[in-house]
Amino acid sequence: MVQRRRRRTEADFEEVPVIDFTLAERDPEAYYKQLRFALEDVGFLVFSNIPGFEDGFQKELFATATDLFGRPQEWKDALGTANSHSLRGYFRADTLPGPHKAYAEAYRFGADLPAPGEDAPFWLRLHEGPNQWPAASDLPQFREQMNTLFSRYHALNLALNQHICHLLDLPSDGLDEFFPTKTIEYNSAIWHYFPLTPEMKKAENGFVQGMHEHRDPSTFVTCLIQSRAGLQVQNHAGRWLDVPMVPGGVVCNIGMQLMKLTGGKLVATTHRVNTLKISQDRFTIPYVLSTRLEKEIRPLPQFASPTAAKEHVAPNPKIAKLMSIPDPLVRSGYARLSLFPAATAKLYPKEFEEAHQLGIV
Ligand SMILES: O=C(O)CCC(=O)C(=O)O
Ligand SMILES: [Fe+2]
Repeated sequence: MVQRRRRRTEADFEEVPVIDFTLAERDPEAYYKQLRFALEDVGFLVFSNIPGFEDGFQKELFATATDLFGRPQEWKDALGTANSHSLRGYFRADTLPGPHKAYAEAYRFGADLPAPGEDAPFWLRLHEGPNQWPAASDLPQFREQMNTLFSRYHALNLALNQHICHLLDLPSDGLDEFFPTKTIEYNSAIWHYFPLTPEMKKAENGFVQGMHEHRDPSTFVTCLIQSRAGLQVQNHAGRWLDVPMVPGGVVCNIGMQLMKLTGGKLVATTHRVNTLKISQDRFTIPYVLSTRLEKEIRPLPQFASPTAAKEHVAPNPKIAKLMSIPDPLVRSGYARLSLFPAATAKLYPKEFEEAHQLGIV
């Protein structure tokens, strides 16, 4: 018991590690040592030198994002998530009342699949549907650039899954059964966080909300490129640490489903975006390779022992309620509802109210 307590204290962290991705080939021993600490104790890291994610490529994407969000409000609203039951397209987060108000706007994407019919269950309608692409005459490069990014993110996720298998002593295809085989399903968005204004500076507690604090709920791994810093993670002592800005870097973090699968061996860490850190427009593009919605995630037998599981920090009652929903499909729907309350309150009023009654949103 004493030993466990000591180990947990030692495994706290004061900074988010930066790991050179090319070490995986050049010096696997050093790579996996760093990766183990990052994924088992921090839950977050920034990779540098991932082929295909060079600074120049990322800058082109952020230039396109600047064009996209610089368009007139009516143009953006015409591509709004309010048109899309799978919540693809544009939305604003700064006009929301209450705790979800955030100084940001965003544009959401997922696998381009036909919309299921109106009679389909809400979780499926939230999950599947076509993207809303701006007219090519308005933003000629946009679609191709985004699809290039998505295919690079996909390849990165396949590589990372293998690295995680190596860390966990699983066969290299040990995570494959959790992902769809016929389609590549993902969730992504371009986020635009507004810069700090004098009004926001009046904030108390050193925090102005770019994105509320959360752990990524229904995911294995989240990858993200950022144009500048602003993301913060909470260490085990509860202190907020800045995720460093690494040119050409990709931020990666563990989601709660992978934490569950590994009995807590890999940690999903609480994070948020703090606008107090954002002096100029900040753009990010997170990407999550979706797991099979219908697949219930349980700890793998080798991680099922309670002594292997690390206790987690910063328990959040809303997330605890969400995770206690037994049906994985319904849970995925509520997870999506709670992440995008502005749009889902309008598109799915009945389910939104149910989630509210359950204390999830
Ligand atoms: O944009 C960011 O920096 C954070 C995004 C994030 O946490 C998320 O999409 O889950
Ligand atoms: Fe997140």
